[in-house]
Amino acid sequence: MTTLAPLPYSVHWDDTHITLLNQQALPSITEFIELHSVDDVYDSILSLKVRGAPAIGLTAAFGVALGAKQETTAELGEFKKNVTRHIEKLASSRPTAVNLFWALRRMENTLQAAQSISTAKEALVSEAKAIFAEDEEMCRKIGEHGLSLFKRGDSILTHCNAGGIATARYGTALAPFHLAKERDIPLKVYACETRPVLQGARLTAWELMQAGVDVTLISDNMAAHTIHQKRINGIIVGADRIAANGDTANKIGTLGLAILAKHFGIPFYVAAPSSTFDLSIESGTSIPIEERNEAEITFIQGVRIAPENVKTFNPAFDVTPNHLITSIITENGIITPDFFKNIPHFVN
Ligand SMILES: CSC[C@H]1O[C@H](OP(=O)(O)O)[C@H](O)[C@@H]1O
Repeated sequence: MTTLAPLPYSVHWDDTHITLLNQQALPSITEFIELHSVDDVYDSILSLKVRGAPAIGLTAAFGVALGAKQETTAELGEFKKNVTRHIEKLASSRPTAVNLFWALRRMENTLQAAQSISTAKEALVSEAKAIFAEDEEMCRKIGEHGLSLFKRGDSILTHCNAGGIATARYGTALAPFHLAKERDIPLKVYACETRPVLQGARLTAWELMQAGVDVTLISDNMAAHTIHQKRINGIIVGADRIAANGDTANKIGTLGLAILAKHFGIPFYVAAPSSTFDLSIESGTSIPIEERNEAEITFIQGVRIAPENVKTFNPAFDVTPNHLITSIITENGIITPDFFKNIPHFVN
């Protein structure tokens, strides 16, 4: 098995608390914070101190385990009710990334299967650790499959941050680049800054430079010109929720890049683990799109950049229709159209 260059971890279970890389402080400050309660976990997800679909699910799972460990009741029924309340609280943090609900459902199932409080507490910690380990392995495999789509010297454009800090490790859309670096395969990455929260500028540029990957930062409005001038060979992005027909919700701005890919005749890849698929919905029209605080648009790092009381619209995601997607890279292989028919063969 190939071992990748050491990457920063986003979340770590420390038995009495959770240690989190504060992604809101990057790139200027590399800060690890301790979460000591379910409320701390909820706040860290809502405020994007931890973000990225898989990382949100992992952190919520550890949050449930932490909340369970802190329960003092001796009555199993009351214990289960209290922990279910923790699960419901964490489920209300952000609506779009299905990985959150996938992880919480596994924790609820583990909770309900427990026959005693002590075994429940142990089982919940074990389940959260298992979810973490599975995500790490899924992302490594996504890197392997994704890398098979690129050739030496390719220039690939990406959006937002679907990297190691958005997952247990390695990332999804960025996993192929970490693997390519490990194998001395020269690839160039063009990272869109990704307004308004700037995950591309603050996180992807930081993560890839840390790993020694050739990365060039552009502003979002430079994408079309860059694709043309720099002869971009393809686009790869992560995902927050993929419907049964392959329609994909991802960071706002992704749809525009998919349209550009079609216009310029280059492939548009989505990279995501099985935990990002929501087969309960037929198409992207059913994916809830999170709308976030207006301050994310009217301020940059505390500096006002728009008039007071200006009207704003701040959707955190958009949905790319399946016909604009060349293929979906999963840990089980590369899914090609017809997605509705093919997805069930790759997603357990
Ligand atoms: C592997 S991360 C997937 C996905 O999550 C990010 O959203 P956010 O930063 O708001 O949590 C972005 O859409 C990534 O592509």
